[in-house]
Amino acid sequence: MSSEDLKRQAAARALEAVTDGMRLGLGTGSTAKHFVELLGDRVRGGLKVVCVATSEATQAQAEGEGIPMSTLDETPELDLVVDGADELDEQLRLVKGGGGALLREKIVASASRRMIVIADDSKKVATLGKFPLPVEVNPFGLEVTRRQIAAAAARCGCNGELTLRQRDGKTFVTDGGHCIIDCHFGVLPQPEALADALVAIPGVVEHGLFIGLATGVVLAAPGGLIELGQV
Ligand SMILES: O=C(CO)[C@H](O)[C@H](O)COP(=O)(O)O
Repeated sequence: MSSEDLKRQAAARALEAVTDGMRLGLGTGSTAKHFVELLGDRVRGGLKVVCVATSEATQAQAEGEGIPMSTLDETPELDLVVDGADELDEQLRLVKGGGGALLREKIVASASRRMIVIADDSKKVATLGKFPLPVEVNPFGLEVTRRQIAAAAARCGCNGELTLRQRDGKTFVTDGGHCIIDCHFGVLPQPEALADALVAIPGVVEHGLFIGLATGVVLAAPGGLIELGQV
């Protein structure tokens, strides 16, 4: 079975948690894309939902599917967000932002009563940190912020290269107009302490550690689905 098949299976399981009248957050990335496609089928079949997207890309996809869309200003309380992740551990702590949408993803998740993460089982790790931690930063004073991130991370036992994300030979710019520094720490011994240290840095807009947000996880493995938490 291909990795896309696995992602689609996880998305289909998460769709079972969606009921008529729900206010939904729609995640970003290749796994969330499957969920939006499947949701589109259900909406065309009569399901009534209203959705908020976590990125311009997801907004465009959902509109193309004919899914009724709203904004967090119009719909500030959501029932459920379904999103992917770059890494997750047994405690449902996540690393997100590989697709660069971490800020909106976290704002939407924080507005939602539940968050179901969908992924193939390669995303489950014993210790977070193999995937470089994305940190969204203001473009002003980048070098100062980079040094402050390195110092704060070192105090939390994290050392490694910090790289400014590039795309097509240019600095990657998020939907919010910010940059992303990818932190190659290898392992995050104290994710909570690191999260607290990063948000205290003025130039840091948000970081990719999602702690205490995911309520359930659907992992698709070749042998079947694995569920963590409440799905
Ligand atoms: O955090 C994200 C985007 O900012 C994505 O959820 C994450 O990168 C997972 O993507 P994919 O499902 O393509 O592996």
